[in-house]
Amino acid sequence: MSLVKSHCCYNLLNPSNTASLAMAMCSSFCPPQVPNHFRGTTPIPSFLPKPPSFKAFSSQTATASTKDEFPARVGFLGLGIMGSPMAQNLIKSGCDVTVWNRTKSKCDPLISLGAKYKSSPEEVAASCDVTFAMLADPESAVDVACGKHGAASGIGPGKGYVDVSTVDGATSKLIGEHIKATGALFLEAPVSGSKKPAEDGQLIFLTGGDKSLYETVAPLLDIMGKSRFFLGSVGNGAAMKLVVNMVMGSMMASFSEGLLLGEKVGLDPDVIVEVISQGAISAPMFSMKGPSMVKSVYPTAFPLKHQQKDLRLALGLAESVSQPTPIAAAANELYKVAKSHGLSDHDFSAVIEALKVKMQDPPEY
Ligand SMILES: NC(=O)C1=CN([C@@H]2O[C@H](COP(=O)(O)OP(=O)(O)OC[C@H]3O[C@@H](n4cnc5c(N)ncnc54)[C@H](OP(=O)(O)O)[C@@H]3O)[C@@H](O)[C@H]2O)C=CC1
Ligand SMILES: O=CCCC(=O)O
Repeated sequence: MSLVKSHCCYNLLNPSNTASLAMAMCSSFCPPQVPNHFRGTTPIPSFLPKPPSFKAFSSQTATASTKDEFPARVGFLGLGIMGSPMAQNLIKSGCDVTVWNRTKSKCDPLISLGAKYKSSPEEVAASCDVTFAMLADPESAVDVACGKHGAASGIGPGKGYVDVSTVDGATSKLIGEHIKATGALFLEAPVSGSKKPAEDGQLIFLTGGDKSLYETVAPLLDIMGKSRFFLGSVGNGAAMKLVVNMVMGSMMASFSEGLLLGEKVGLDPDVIVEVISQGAISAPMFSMKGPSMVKSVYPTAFPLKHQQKDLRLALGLAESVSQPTPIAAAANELYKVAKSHGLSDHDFSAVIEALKVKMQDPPEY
C-alpha cells in the first residue's frame, strides 16, 4: 500500500534498532493476559512525536524522525462517547487528523486541539490516507460509508478505511465491498473497552480484513489501544465483538438480578458487590458499576441502547448457525423492557431498573 512508503515513516521491512528496543519494551509493559504474538510486529511510526506517557513502548522511537517528514493524514468519522476520545488521542500523539460528525458541534473541541474539519465523510476520505469510522449501529455505519456523500465516494486506491463501530458481519462485509470496489483497502476493527479505556488509550482492537492495512494502521491502533488481534477475514472481528458483548450483556443482567434478590432478602447490596469482587466471579465491570447501581445512578459509558443492539446482533449471529443462546435471549428481552422505560441513553447497567418495575394495573384473571 503506497501509504506506508509515501506518508509514514514506519518501515515494515527494516525495523531499526530503536524500533526493536521499542518492541522489547512493549513486551515488558504489555498486560500478561495478552499473548505477544497477537500484538503484531510493526515498529512504532516516528511521525508520532509525543505519545501519551502510558505508552512506554511508543516513546522510545519518538526521536527517530520528524513529524514533517511523514505527513500521514488520518480521518475520523463519528465523535460520540468513543470516537471523541479516540480521535483526541490521535491528535495528542501528533497525528494530522481531520474530523466529521453528523452533529457538527461535537467536532469543535477536537478542532480546538488542532484537528481539521470537513463537511462530509466523502471529503474526509478524499483528503486522508486512512479514515476511521466510529458509528452507532449498522444503519449509520452503512450510511456514512456508502450513502450519499459517504466515505466510499471520496476514497480510492492507496487509501484505507477502518470501521471501528460495533456491527454485524453482514454489514461489515457490505461496507468492505463498497470500499474495496473503489480500489481502497478495508479493515473492520471493533473495540472492546468503554469510555475510560478509550480516554486512556487502552482499547482492545478485534480486526479482520486487509492484512496490509492492519499493518499500516497498527501504530495508530497502538495509540488508541493496549492490544490488537488480527482475526482473518471480514466478519471475524465483528463476530468476536458480538460474542464478547453477548456475554457482557448477560452478565450484567444476572448481576442485576442478584443485587435485587439479595436486597429483598435483607442483604446489604454494597456487601454483595464486595463479596462478588473477592471471589471467582469477580469482574472489573461489577466492581466499577456495582456501587453506582446500588445508588440507582447510571452515568453513561456504554449506552443501554447499544448493548441491546449488540444482543440483537449476537442473537442473529447465533440464529445463522443454529446455536442455542437462551440466556442471551432472555437478557435481550430485559434490555428491551429497559428501553421501553426510557433508559436507552443511560448506561447499560440501568438494565437493573427493568427488574424493579412494578405492574401499574395488574390484569384481572
Ligand atoms: N460506549 C462504549 O462503551 C462502547 C461503544 N462501542 C460501540 O461503538 C459505537 C459508538 O458508540 P458510542 O460512541 O458509545 O455511541 P454514541 O451514541 O455516543 O455515538 C454514536 C455516533 O454515531 C453517530 N451517528 C448516529 N446515527 C448516525 C447517522 N444516522 N448518521 C451519521 N452519524 C450517526 C453519532 O452522531 P451524532 O453525534 O450526530 O449523534 C455519534 O457520532 C457503537 O457501535 C457502540 O456499540 C464499542 C465499545 C464500547
Ligand atoms: O461495546 C462496549 C463494550 C464496553 C466494555 O467493553 O466495557
